[in-house]
Amino acid sequence: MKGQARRVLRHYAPYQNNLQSCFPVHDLRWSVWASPGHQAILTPSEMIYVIMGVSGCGKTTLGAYLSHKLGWPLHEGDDFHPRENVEKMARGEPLTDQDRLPWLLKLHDVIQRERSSGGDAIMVCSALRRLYRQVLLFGSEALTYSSDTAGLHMCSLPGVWFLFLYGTYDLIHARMVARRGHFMQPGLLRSQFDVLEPPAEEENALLLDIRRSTDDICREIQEHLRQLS
Ligand SMILES: Nc1ncnc2c1ncn2[C@@H]1O[C@H](COP(=O)(O)OP(=O)(O)OP(=O)(O)O)[C@@H](O)[C@H]1O
Ligand SMILES: O=C(O)[C@H](O)[C@@H](O)[C@H](O)[C@H](O)CO
Repeated sequence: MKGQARRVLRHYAPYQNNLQSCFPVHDLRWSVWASPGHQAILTPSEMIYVIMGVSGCGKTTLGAYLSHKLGWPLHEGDDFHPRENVEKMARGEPLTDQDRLPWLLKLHDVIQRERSSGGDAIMVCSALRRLYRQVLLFGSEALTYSSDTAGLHMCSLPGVWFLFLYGTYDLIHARMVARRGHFMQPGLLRSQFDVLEPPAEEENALLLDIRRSTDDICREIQEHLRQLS
C-alpha cells in the first residue's frame, strides 16, 4: 500500500463509527469510501486530468505536451466521436446535447477504467457544460438527478481534476483561423462559447490562461500536482 494511502486510512479511522452513509472524501487523490460498521475501502484511483474548453483553446496541444512531460497516457476525446458527429462539425453545424451524450458516456467509461486500474491519465474533452462534466464523472447516473440535487452533490470525484483553458473569443478565433488541416471550422466557435459553462471551484477545476506558453501552463499543472501529493 502506498504511503499516502496508509496516512489517509489512519486519519479517517477514528471517525469511522460516526459516518452515517457512504461518502467520498473529495480533497484527496486516493478515493476512500467508508460506511458505518465497515472498514474504509481504498480504491485504486490516482490522478486524472481532463483538459477542457472551447474548440481551439489548445486542449490537444497541452494534452500532448503534458503527456510527454509526465509520461501519462493521453485519451483524445475527438477520437471517440462517432463519425456522424465529426461530419456534422465539419459541415459547420454545432453538436446538440443528444449528439454529445453517447460520446460523453464512452469517455466516462474510459475514466472509470483508468480509475479502477489506479493509473494516472490525461483526457482531452471540451466538457463545455456542467452536466457534460457530471456525465464524464458519474455516467448516466448524472442524468437521473434533478439539476438542484446534481448541482449540490455530484460535482466532483476524488482524483479527477478539470483543467479549464480559458481565453477570449478573438484570441481563440485567430488561432483557429491560423490552424491548418482540422475538421472544426472557426465559424463554430461562437456556438461553443454560447454553450460553455465555466467550471466552478467545487468541481475540482484549475483555471489556466491560454495567453501563456504551453510550457508555462504545464509548469503550473506540475506545481498543482506537487501540492496535492
Ligand atoms: N499556449 C499556446 N500559445 C499559442 N498558440 C497555441 C497555444 N496552445 C495551442 N496553440 C495553437 O492554437 C491552435 C489550437 O490548438 P489545439 O488544436 O491544441 O486546440 P484544441 O482545443 O485541441 O482544439 P479542438 O477542440 O478544435 O480540437 C493550434 O494551432 C495550436 O498550435
Ligand atoms: O463538444 C463539442 O462541441 C466537441 O467536442 C468539439 O469541442 C470538438 O470535438 C472539438 O472542438 C473539435 O476538436
